[in-house]
Amino acid sequence: MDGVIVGAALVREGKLLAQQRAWPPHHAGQWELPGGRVEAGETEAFALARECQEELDVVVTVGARVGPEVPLPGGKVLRVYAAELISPGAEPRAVEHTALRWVGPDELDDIDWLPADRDLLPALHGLLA
Ligand SMILES: Nc1nc2c([nH]c(=O)n2[C@H]2C[C@H](O)[C@@H](COP(=O)(O)OP(=O)(O)OP(=O)(O)O)O2)c(=O)[nH]1
Repeated sequence: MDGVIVGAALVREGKLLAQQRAWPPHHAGQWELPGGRVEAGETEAFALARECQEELDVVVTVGARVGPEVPLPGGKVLRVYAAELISPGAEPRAVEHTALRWVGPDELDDIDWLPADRDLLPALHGLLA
């Protein structure tokens, strides 16, 4: 399917990694999951691992789907997968984004997420529980 955006629910020690967008201006400052567009010929898992490498400079393993498929503007959809760092000691860094943050369950609802990501909050709470 065209227009699939994959997102990583990357969890370490009970916390979820969120990244803060620098662009475009109307979404700058808001938070999202690492990820991006699935390119032609890629599996969703491959695309997610590639995006984590590009955006966070870390290698991840991709696990099961998390939560519902969320419709995005322009007919795209967001699909989220659980992910883990291959090396738990590796520290992700914000290559393209303004900031990174490890978010605990008590902070999850207070973050200024991109609108679509709010639909995933129940599932993300479940993942961290
Ligand atoms: N990565 C990511 N994108 C999200 C999330 N929630 C959400 O609405 N989006 C939207 C924002 C963008 O419209 C789109 C992903 O765009 P992107 O700029 O990250 O994708 P990309 O790296 O492949 O870049 P591009 O080649 O499409 O420009 O999905 C999320 O949690 N993670």
